[in-house]
Amino acid sequence: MARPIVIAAGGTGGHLFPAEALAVALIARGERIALMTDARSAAFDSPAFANAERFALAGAGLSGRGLVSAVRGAAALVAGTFAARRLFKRLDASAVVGFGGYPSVPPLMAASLMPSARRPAMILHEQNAVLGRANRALATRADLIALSFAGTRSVPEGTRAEVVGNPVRPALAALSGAGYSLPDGALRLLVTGGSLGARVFADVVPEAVALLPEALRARLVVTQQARAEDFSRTRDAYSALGIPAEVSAFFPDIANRLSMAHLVVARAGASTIAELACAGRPAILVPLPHAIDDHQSANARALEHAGAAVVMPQPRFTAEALAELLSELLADAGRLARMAGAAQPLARPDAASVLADRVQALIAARAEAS
Ligand SMILES: CC(=O)N[C@H]1[C@@H](OP(=O)(O)OP(=O)(O)OC[C@H]2O[C@@H](n3ccc(=O)[nH]c3=O)[C@H](O)[C@@H]2O)O[C@H](CO)[C@@H](O)[C@@H]1O
Repeated sequence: MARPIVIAAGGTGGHLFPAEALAVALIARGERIALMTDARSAAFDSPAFANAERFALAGAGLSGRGLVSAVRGAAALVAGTFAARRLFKRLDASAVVGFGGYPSVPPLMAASLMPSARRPAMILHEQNAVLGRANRALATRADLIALSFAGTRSVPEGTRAEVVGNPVRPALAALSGAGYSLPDGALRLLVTGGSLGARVFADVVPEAVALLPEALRARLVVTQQARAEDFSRTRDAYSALGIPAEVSAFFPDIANRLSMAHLVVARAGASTIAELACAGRPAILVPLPHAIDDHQSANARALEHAGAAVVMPQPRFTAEALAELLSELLADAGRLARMAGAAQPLARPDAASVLADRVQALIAARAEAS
């Protein structure tokens, strides 16, 4: 049987969806895939991994603060690394690709501790514009650090890094180049808080919409992701305003929603940014405050610098300020179209395929050297 490529990913959609996109590309090339994840992500429902071997490593996550959780976390990391080591011996993997986050650490640590003749090629993928802590800890052990953004911060000196983009799922990559049609009738607003949703959008967006001039409000159609606990109040707020709105905790068909949107209000998670670029959609971005190393602000800046997005830091994200910006943008179809056009050059719809190329090239180079 062919040697598998291990994909090490877990945590939120921001880590799992790019992993899924790479798995789809590698499976299409006839590669065998094994997914190493944490218990929380073991149920991740994706057709891409349906035929992959899946392993949930107990204790691959670290969380909490204080000495007790630090000791527990370290013990879990050691246990997870030993479990991964046993798996690597059995699987005889040709490569391991880590997608950041703590669940990726045990498999990568285990791989790096293998004797060099049996050591799989090691690739790290960083989704954000700042190298995450897990990837930073593993960086010097990797054969390649694949980056999503040019100018990613905190990449250690002397490591081999290359910008490949952030792999997006095929339906989202397919949006690239489809164009943006100027709104004439309905103005479609998409509001999304990332894979887990964001309460602040339930607090602020309906209230801002209520403040819009009647002529704009009458044309508005809203699609808003709201956390389960915010669902009813969000839906009721739009219904009281007489605005057609679809509210859901998660839209599985997000590609379709993006393709229909004229303007997007979103957090600035890495996949959200990559997908906005692929779809070529103008956006108002509210980076998650207190994200580690403020990486969401760094992600958002890429679209902002290109002229494709307006960034509203959360302390300034009030109903009044949002209403003012929405009135300005929604009344100016030319500006929306220019923003949409500015997003497109940042798209990397081929990121999954470029990353798959690099993985296969490293495997081939290793085989040649041995
Ligand atoms: C709170 C948190 O830890 N956020 C981090 C997490 O974000 P998070 O998991 O929110 O990730 P992203 O914004 O990167 O991705 C969200 C993903 O969910 C999908 N989606 C979202 C809503 C929906 O209704 N349907 C749907 O399919 C989007 O299409 C996208 O693919 O990982 C990212 C990548 O490391 C980081 O940049 C974020 O800072």
